[in-house]
Amino acid sequence: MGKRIAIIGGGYVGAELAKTMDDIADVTLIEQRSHFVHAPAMIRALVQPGLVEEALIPYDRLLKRGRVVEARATGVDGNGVTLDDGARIDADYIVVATGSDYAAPFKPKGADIEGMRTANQAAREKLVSAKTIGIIGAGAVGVELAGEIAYAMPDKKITLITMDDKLFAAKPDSLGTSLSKKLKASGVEIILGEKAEGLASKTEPHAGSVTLGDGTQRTFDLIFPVLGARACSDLLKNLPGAEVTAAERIKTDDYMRPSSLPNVFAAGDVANPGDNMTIVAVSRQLPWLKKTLTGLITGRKLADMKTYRPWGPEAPILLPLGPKRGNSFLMLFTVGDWVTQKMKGAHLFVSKYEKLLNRP
Ligand SMILES: Cc1cc2nc3c(=O)[nH]c(=O)nc-3n(C[C@H](O)[C@H](O)[C@H](O)COP(=O)(O)OP(=O)(O)OC[C@H]3O[C@@H](n4cnc5c(N)ncnc54)[C@H](O)[C@@H]3O)c2cc1C
Repeated sequence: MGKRIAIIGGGYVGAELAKTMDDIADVTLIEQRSHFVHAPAMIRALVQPGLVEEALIPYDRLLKRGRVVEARATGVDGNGVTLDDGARIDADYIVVATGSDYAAPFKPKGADIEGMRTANQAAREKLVSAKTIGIIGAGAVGVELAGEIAYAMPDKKITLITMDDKLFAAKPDSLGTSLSKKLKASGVEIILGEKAEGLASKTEPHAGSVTLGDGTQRTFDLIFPVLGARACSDLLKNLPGAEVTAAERIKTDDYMRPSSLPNVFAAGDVANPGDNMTIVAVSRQLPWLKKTLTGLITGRKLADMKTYRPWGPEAPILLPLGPKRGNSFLMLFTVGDWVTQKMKGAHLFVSKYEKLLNRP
């Protein structure tokens, strides 16, 4: 029998790691949903309804040797994983990749795949009948959402509100400035440096008002709260030595371990090794995880292997504003519409993840 690896969560970390390790180890992927959720496409799926079915990809063909167990993990220890029905998955190595939740309709907490379809449809119906849209939060999701709605539904009056003084402050000014110009040119009002208080919900799109710092009230037919992701870290919080950081993420050591258990690793949004919560960060963590787990399986010691080094401020980011426009930060430069469209805007990497999940 080969070494057993249990992976909890079949998102960007879990699905790809399971597939890459499938030839090398006895892999069990534990995932509560029947389908992979391709988050970047869930933004455009609001304005392009058919896209939701392309963004939700079944797991049934992912693994050739290993298995995908559709269940919720409720406990982790040094010997394996406990599932919600009490069953045990014993393992030599465990990777916790439970990711994060986001406001509806993007990745709502606790929603199964049917729940995600319903949330998408309900939000779309509200969007179609709304004339004024308030988007609260101008991170990548808020900015892309403003761009997608402005492109597909140019008659909507969109207002993007953020407490930050500029867009994407951690990147060179050229990125935020260029995105602002394009959004304004397509009719989006941008309010910077204002905290919107009084949101009726931080997780559901709704009609209502917010109050800005100077006391003015802004009322919208539809408000999208897009305030960032919350890590799904319940499984890790009570492990020995676990440290909870911002957005509920668990700090990991140099070998991506979230606790003093030597054979339990954590990666992706649930872990905080110093990376942002992005697929881009996952793409750096995956090769390291594969190499490290392969080393361990073949008898190497962790202390003899390379530690994980997170991205610094040079981490790339791709920000389409609809299928044709946008800006990206790549290899230390801000690039424009053409590169952003070719790299992400036109296709949103849908076929890449269909291929990962072995769909035709
Ligand atoms: C709308 C949106 C758009 C985004 N666009 C981009 C983008 O364009 N580029 C980019 O770099 N990043 C983007 N992100 C961020 C990106 O989606 C995350 O960084 C990424 O999903 C993290 O991958 P992960 O594998 O850690 O977790 P996830 O993708 O969240 O996957 C975690 C999986 O674990 C499962 N799970 C959780 N708890 C349990 C449990 N107890 N038992 C069993 N299964 C469990 C979940 O069902 C889920 O399938 C976007 C996020 C959102 C919300």
